[in-house]
Amino acid sequence: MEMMDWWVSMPKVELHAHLNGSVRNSTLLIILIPSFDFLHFHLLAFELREDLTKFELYYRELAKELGEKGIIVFSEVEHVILKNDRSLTEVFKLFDLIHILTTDHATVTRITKEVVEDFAAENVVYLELRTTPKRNDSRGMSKRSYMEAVIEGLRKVDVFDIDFASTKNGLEEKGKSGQMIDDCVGFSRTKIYVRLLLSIDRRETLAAAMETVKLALEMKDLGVVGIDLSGNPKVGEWITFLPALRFAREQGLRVTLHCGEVPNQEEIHAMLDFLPERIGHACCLEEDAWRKLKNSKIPAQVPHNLSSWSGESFVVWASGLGLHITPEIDSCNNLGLMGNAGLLLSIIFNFAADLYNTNHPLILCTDDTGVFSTSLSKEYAIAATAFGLGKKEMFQLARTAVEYSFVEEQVASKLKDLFDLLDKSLAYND
Ligand SMILES: CNc1ncnc2c1ncn2[C@@H]1O[C@H](COP(=O)(O)O)[C@@H](O)[C@H]1O
Ligand SMILES: [Zn+2]
Repeated sequence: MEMMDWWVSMPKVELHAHLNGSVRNSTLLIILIPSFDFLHFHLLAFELREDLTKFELYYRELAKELGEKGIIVFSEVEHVILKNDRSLTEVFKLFDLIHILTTDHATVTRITKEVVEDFAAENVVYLELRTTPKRNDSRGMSKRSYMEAVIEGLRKVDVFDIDFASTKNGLEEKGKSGQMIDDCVGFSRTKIYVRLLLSIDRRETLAAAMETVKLALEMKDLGVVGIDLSGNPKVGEWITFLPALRFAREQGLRVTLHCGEVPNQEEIHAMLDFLPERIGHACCLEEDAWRKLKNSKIPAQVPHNLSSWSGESFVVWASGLGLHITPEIDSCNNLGLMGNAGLLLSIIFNFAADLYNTNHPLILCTDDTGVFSTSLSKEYAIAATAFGLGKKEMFQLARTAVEYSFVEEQVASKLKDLFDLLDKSLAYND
């Protein structure tokens, strides 16, 4: 039997994955072009995620078709698709495109099942999946029915054992054995624990955000553990949602924020003062905000994934850290990221190494496996190389992520036991 790479076989914990950002490219295509049935087979045979050129060509097809149907204006998105160093604005245009394809009940169910199975297949043992409940009158969809479709997707997971809700109520544990470990060959059968975060999109109103929080509260028994604030960081103001976030917290939900994805220092400070239980991105913090983050000990999800950096935010962030780089700005105002990959790696190394060396809670994550063509295993492999860490340290990083998760204590301790057991049996010590 061929040996699996250690970063694939190692048990991992994913705390920051957006449902619609993690959709398989092959699924988007099949939804778009149902008549291309032979493509299904063809696509499964190829690892599309490894192949940026194909990935972009397919998005182009997708946009063209939607353009012909009059749903979007093709010329407005064409240039977005044919690049692999998209700016933030462009990334969010791509999300709008994906949402057009995925936002009906059956598709939401399908992508949920597939995303969970994809993470389980690379040995993610705990997944905190986040998604924005969406109302879409033309499809008879309410925020609640959107979430019901998500839960239905969790119920449909059948390739792996899944536990997606507090078993206190004895309702939703699926799979007979619950067996995570095969004594002879390490763990051969994965059971994945899944919990949900409901996202508020920065485009929404306070009333819509409140509806999301109330829905989350009603769905606590179905595995909803917290609230996330995300969406295009250049749109809206976080303060709009503060009453909803406070309410969520008062009612016992955990709160995580996308913080510092663009250099808005005032917002970053206010967000850190709110003391969210975790933050994502944190890439544009100037010196005093950086100090505040370090003092706060708020766990940070680090976007070391090269493709998740937009040029503009990167330059500002780097100079905030006192690092001077000479960006190659192209006509679209984007940094020539690919050409600077080596430099980037070394700068990200400095950034993450500072958190790592000072024992600041640090979590590796994918954000959007589909949109950024990545996987958690790939992120671990990149991080190991960039930070110069071995298997043992990477194993510890995965294990400590359990502590920063929002899962109930009972499951957290089961997961820690699992890591301890595997640590002994699989020798992640070299
Ligand atoms: C790249 N960095 C990011 N920054 C901020 N928000 C992001 C994001 N990546 C994803 N999202 C948020 O997640 C939504 C897609 O999943 P759901 O429809 O919720 O399942 C996006 O529309 C955006 O609101
Ligand atoms: Zn995110």
